[in-house]
Amino acid sequence: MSKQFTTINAKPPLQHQMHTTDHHVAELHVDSNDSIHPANLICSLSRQFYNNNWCTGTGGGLSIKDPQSRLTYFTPSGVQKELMTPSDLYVRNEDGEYVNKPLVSKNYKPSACTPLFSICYEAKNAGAVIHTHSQNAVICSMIFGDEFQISNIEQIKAIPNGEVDPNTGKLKYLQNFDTLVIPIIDNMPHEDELQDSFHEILRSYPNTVAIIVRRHGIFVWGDSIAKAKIHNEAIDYLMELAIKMHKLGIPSTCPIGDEKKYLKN
Ligand SMILES: CSCCC(=O)C(=O)COP(=O)(O)O
Ligand SMILES: [Zn+2]
Repeated sequence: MSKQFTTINAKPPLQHQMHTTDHHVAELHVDSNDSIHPANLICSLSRQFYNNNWCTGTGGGLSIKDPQSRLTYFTPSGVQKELMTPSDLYVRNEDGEYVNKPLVSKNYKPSACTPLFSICYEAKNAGAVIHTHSQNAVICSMIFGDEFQISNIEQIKAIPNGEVDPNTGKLKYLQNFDTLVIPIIDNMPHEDELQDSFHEILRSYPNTVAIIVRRHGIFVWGDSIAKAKIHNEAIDYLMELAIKMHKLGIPSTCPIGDEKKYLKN
């Protein structure tokens, strides 16, 4: 990943920007030439996620909290995510007020995932939340019960274990021999009806960085958009691997050296 992804350089603080009309003030939050401004990043990442088959047919969504301005950016609802432009985004301040909305003529509304993204910000202090309709997440939610589990794979090291190193203050990560556990919750008719399950599962799995929603997709977060993107890619890789292992008859938590005991002829 490019080093650029590690920080978000937003425009100068809003109080230093020129205010003319409400319309212009609002546009300042989403109008930047900086490719890593949250409004630009949401659009470019949404295109990448569409191309990964994670956010097709308007599915999925993305939200970023700008560490500098403390503004939170949300995708609109029911929109082709690969075609969004920065001015299509909803931007909320710390008081929960929208400081940018898409043009009224577009007739948009905020993503149905907004309450779920907000839970991840409040309960997990997330810096960004990604929601995809990854087919790997959907298939894993059919193969596994209440938890996705995988062990003894190098890529597991990309996922934090929930502990903080007292010397560096940085998050500690799982070892390759550890078991990654991601909770699976049942889907509901509407995304906002998943809020109680989100609260409950975050209490039961305080160290998780993701929740799989059965036959629906996955929500993944991190301290920053860079971390959320890494977690999402690593978890998707591990879910794809678990599906391939399942097809071969090898359990995803198979001890090292036991693989051949399970291999189908
Ligand atoms: C065909 S997508 C159904 C809604 C959904 O699950 C989703 O992720 C997108 O919701 P949004 O309101 O953000 O469009
Ligand atoms: Zn969804």
